[in-house]
Amino acid sequence: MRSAKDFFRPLAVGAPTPITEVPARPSRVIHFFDPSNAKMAAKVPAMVGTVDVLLGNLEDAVKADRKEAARAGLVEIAKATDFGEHTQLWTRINALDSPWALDDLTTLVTEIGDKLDVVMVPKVQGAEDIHYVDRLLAQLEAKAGLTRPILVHAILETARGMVNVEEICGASPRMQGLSLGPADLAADRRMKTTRVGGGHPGYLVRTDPVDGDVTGARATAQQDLWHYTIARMVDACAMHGIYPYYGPFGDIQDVVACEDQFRNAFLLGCVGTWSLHPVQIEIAKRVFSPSAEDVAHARRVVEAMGDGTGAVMLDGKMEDDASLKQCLVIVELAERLAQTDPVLAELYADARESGSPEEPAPASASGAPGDGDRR
Ligand SMILES: CC(C)(COP(=O)(O)OP(=O)(O)OC[C@H]1O[C@@H](n2cnc3c(N)ncnc32)[C@H](O)[C@@H]1OP(=O)(O)O)[C@@H](O)C(=O)NCCC(=O)NCCSC(=O)C[C@](C)(O)C(=O)O
Ligand SMILES: [Mg+2]
Repeated sequence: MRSAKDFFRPLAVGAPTPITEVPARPSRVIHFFDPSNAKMAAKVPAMVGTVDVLLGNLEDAVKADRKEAARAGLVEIAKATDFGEHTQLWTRINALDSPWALDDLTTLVTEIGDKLDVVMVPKVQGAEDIHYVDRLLAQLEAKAGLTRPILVHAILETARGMVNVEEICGASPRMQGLSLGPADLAADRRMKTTRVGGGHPGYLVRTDPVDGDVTGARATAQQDLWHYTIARMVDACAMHGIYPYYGPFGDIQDVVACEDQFRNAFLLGCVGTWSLHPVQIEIAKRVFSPSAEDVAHARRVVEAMGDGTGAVMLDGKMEDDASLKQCLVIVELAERLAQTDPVLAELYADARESGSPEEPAPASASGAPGDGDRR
């Protein structure tokens, strides 16, 4: 383990100084494309500004005999495209034990390192994988004369990676975030779902029998297979000041379930997700931007709480120092998104809560019933 004093020193002579805080740039939607697929690649320049992140995927979903073409295609696209101020360029390299990972990093950092914001590393097993990438990136950055460090994003797709999630998050100042890799993780854990993310009809709870009649009709509710995993990821990321993301939703046609899965992740603390197909982009942007109503409510609580201490009643609910902090999460996210998204800026500027909320009263007074289930 490096000493705290060394942690923010470059790992190679001439490499840029590591950052102490991960930039809070919007990354609600990380859009995957295959740079070796001419049709997809041709669409990339027009997608700048419509997604927060464009990710050139080199790993799974790119055929083995197209790996080199994908790498070369990404270099070409990166050199030819102006990504503007608000769209980042990321890549997902091949797994560290594959025949391609070393060339992926060497080529990309030396050729387009100045355009690359984040390298996503798949199948990360522990801190040792991040340490390897960390040192190699520093050497390559020095060689390429880069002045800004490239950040690292790990995909959790093995049981060992999950068990080591905290040490992975804290392994380097380069760590930007984590995504869930539900397909590889399911296989590694020997889960019995063949879906890429999302729920399963067999994973449910059922109400008790009425009057002991076990054959009678009983309501069931499907549960979230990924709740435990995402919650663990969120805690590990929050502890280390980096960002958690959901990941892929493979049923492209089922936009409804996709939105549900994304929203569960958003509510649990994730800041974004992946889009595999253009149809998922708007879903991700909508879900990972707080609603105008939630922003309006959060602002009302902030205003009502004055200096931020004590307790008030608002619409029949108690608000205090802690609920104020919850509201600040929403307000700060909205303000950050509004800086880069003019549509959201307008939406949040005009944001109103539904109903006609009453003024705050001291906690001892009884509040009128408010607009119920929002929180
Ligand atoms: C699903 C597929 C095959 C359907 O591709 P399609 O061509 O059959 O779909 P389509 O509906 O017919 O496409 C309509 C149009 O959109 C285009 N298009 C389609 N997709 C994209 C895209 N992403 N970006 C830009 N354009 C896209 C496509 O080229 C076409 O263009 P056209 O109208 O000119 O003919 C295709 O969308 C695709 O390959 N997406 C990316 C898949 C991918 O990256 N998978 C890897 C991430 S998930 C993963 O790895 C798991 C994980 C984490 O490792 C783990 O859980 O373990
Ligand atoms: Mg995978």
